[in-house]
Amino acid sequence: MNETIAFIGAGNMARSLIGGLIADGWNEDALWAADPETTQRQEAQGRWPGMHTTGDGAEAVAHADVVVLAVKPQVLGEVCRALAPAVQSRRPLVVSIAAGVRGDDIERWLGGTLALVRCMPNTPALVGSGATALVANAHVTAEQRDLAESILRAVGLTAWLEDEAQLDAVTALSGSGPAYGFLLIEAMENAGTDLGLPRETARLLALQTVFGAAKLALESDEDAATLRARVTSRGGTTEQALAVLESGGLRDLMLRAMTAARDRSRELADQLGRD
Ligand SMILES: NC(=O)C1=CN([C@@H]2O[C@H](COP(=O)(O)OP(=O)(O)OC[C@H]3O[C@@H](n4cnc5c(N)ncnc54)[C@H](OP(=O)(O)O)[C@@H]3O)[C@@H](O)[C@H]2O)C=CC1
Ligand SMILES: O=C(O)[C@@H]1CCC=N1
Repeated sequence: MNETIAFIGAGNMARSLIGGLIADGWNEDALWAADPETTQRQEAQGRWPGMHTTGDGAEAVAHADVVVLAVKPQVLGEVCRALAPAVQSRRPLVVSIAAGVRGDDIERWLGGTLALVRCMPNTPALVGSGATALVANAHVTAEQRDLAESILRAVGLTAWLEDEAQLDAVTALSGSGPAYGFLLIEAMENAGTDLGLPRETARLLALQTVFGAAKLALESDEDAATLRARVTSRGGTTEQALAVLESGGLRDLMLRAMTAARDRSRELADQLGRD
């Protein structure tokens, strides 16, 4: 028997988590999704007929052991204020997946101190390959910590943080990171096509190569630099490609990209915290 989880917001990330939980064996009957958007509810209900959907967040909260806040950061304040009476009466574990919204602000909007876990998952959760960093506030019991971890571990890897401020960097790395991977795949596919390969062949080779590199690195005791060196024959082809990427500033570009994402997360926290 699973604990009942209410997702507030049934958008992209909530559906990735719901799909991953169900694929891992979580009971559909123990899942609620609240979203004012009929099409979002229909989409979720169509995929997982055994779960509960509602347009009324308070109805979902009334059944929940865990409430997952999965709306856009910009509307989270308003959504929390509307849910505060239901949350204060039920006192579930609250899990926020929102980027750049501080725990103190969420507690304030929800009407006072609560057990709150902030976390940053990512969309590969849908296929059980998510990566989530979590941080618990002082009101979270050991049992609730285990519960939050069991939910996120069902959809991939988990890592606890001691310092909430580190979630901004996590958002820049693994929260937004799948998009960097998809961009790399797109670029490799397009370049392969430009070099004369059929598009479908280029797509499959690009996908399997990125997947294979990540799988090999995950399963190896060696670091990425060592594995990279093993592909790079002296005087060979890889050396030429890597020289172009290094001289084009790929490492600095990644640092600048992730700094921009990290800074946006901080900016959201500052802006929304004044709400
Ligand atoms: N997408 C990702 O890869 C990741 C997202 N996140 C975080 O997850 C959260 C959701 O992002 P994402 O799934 O991408 O966004 P989406 O816009 O796809 O989903 C949010 C959903 O919440 C709905 N919503 C709006 N108001 C309410 C309300 N009052 N009650 C219930 N639902 C409501 C929205 O409806 P409508 O469209 O009508 O506004 C929408 O369907 C964000 O805070 C984001 O920072 C975290 C990690 C990764
Ligand atoms: O782009 C965003 O703001 C969200 C948070 C991390 C991934 N998507």
